[in-house]
Amino acid sequence: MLEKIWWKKSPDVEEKTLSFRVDEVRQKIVPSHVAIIMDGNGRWAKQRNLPRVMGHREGMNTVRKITRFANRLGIRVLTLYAFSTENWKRPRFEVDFLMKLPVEFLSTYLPELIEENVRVEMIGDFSALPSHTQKAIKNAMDATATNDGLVLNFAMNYGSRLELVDVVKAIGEMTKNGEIRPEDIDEALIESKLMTSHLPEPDLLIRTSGEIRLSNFMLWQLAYAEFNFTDVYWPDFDEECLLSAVEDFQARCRRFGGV
Ligand SMILES: Cc1cc(N2CCCCCC2)n2ncc(-c3ccc(F)cc3)c2n1
Repeated sequence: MLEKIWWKKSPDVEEKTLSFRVDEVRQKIVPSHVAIIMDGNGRWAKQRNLPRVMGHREGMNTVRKITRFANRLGIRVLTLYAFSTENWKRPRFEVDFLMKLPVEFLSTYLPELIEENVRVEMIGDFSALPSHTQKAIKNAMDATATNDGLVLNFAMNYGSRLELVDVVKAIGEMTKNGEIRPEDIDEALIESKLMTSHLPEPDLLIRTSGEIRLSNFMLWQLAYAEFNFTDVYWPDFDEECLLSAVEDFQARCRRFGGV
């Protein structure tokens, strides 16, 4: 009996261990910007003989959990790949469900985000989203605009190649109207035209569910990021998973191309 008690960690022991590890992490360099490709929601549901959309809803709950914990760790920007430009190809029913998730998430958690001093932002083509989705996101961005805590940045209807095409078009216009010469075009000018121009580049990219691809996500911005690929499905990605990814990040020696 004693052996059984000893082996089974009680929740408060788990929390104490987690708190100890959080304190350790916070004393080192915490990644300023963490980007996450939240994959595996459909497979999570399939494993449980649930409809795919139940995986998306559970994934939404994970967004709240990981946002709170990222804030606790001292992460400054959390970019979450919520809907890609390619996701419009999914069945109409699933797209309609996904477009309602921001409304559900914000109607439930916006007061908590405000309380936690979180600022909601978005990258992607906002205009193509349904009006109810636009309204909920714009309301949240307006309601949290003055917050200076964690930036919760949702990539919605986002595609990196489309973003880069728009950058090239804008710079082409500047050249055509004589505002700049071709020799003025450099990395700084390109970065100033990106949707993320006001944010630090991601230090850490996490992708869940075992997929090892970027899937047209922040292709320019991730040039020097550390990558962390985990087999965990997004609905199962918890505080311990994020903490482990940050501890792994801190154990790596980033060279930025140097020796
Ligand atoms: C399309 C979509 C899908 C979505 N999933 C849950 C997370 C896993 C990935 C797919 C499904 N989540 N989760 C939260 C949002 C959201 C977006 C914008 C916003 F301002 C507030 C919340 C969301 N949006």
